[in-house]
Amino acid sequence: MIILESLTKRYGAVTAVDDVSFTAAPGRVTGFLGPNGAGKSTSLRMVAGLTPPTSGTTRVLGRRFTDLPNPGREVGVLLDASAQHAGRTGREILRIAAATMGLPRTRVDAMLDLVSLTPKEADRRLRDYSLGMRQRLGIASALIGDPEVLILDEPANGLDPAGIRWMRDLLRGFADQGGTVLLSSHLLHEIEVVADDIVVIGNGRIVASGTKDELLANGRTFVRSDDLAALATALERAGLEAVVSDGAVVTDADPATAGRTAHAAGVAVTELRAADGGGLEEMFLQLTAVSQRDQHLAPEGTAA
Ligand SMILES: Nc1ncnc2c1ncn2[C@@H]1O[C@H](COP(=O)(O)OP(=O)(O)OP(=O)(O)O)[C@@H](O)[C@H]1O
Repeated sequence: MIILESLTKRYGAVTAVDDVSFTAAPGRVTGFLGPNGAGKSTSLRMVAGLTPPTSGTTRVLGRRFTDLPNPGREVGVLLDASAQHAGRTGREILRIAAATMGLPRTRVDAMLDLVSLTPKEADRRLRDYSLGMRQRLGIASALIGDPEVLILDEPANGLDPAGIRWMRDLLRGFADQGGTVLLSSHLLHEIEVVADDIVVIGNGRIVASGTKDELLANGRTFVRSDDLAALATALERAGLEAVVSDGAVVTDADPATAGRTAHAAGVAVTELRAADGGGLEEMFLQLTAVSQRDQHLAPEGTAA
């Protein structure tokens, strides 16, 4: 369990994280979603005890991170896959982590195997690793202490499609065994496919949170017909909303009601399905557009 309570971080005039509160529960993957510069990394760094908050508190497994007696055995953290000594080999990095946590050396080989780094790759220096290999090593470091909680900042960065699938399966398996996973991403799809719960952050503030199903369900239906005008009229006469766009009608009715209404009015339907992503995608696109516009147009140091 990870708890963030009214967490705030200011850097001079910039409020990077603004009164952020949420909980990441055991047995679930919590996706922390936001555009670049939204405050994800700063929040996760505060949770992991690397950045002191201006105000607010965080708890991991009931304690402040810095009060955990052997943090690596309880919490696996991957914040910056390159933040390791570049001259050390992957194997050395894992051996040092194992020794620090009082783990047997056999754990190193087990982790290399788990993240599919070959013995040859494990003996290369970190400076010669690709970003994807660094991420795999970072995951190995995070998991080596067999923790209950995982905190990962953009773990899919640099991974190829097979690597992304592997990562998803790994996180799913970890949560299914009762672990708590908190991962950040600036990509909606990445969060959508793996997360059970989603927290959306924009300009340092939480703008939405809930289960994935709650956030993605919008109760709207997408209907196509050769006669869109007749379809829209039939829906409106039944007291339903009907917005014509892109050669289809989107209505606030569920698919069964929309289909029955069209049928009763004698309108042939050529496609009928729940409307996609809806609210969350729309909101996220707006957030992304706003943050990109701010980056380009806002004078330095001004907050949106
Ligand atoms: N050490 C710092 N000093 C000053 N400002 C900072 C510092 N760290 C972060 N910020 C600012 O805080 C805001 C949030 O940054 P943060 O890195 O947490 O965002 P993010 O959501 O992780 O973005 P990204 O997806 O690009 O990694 C940004 O405006 C950033 O410029």
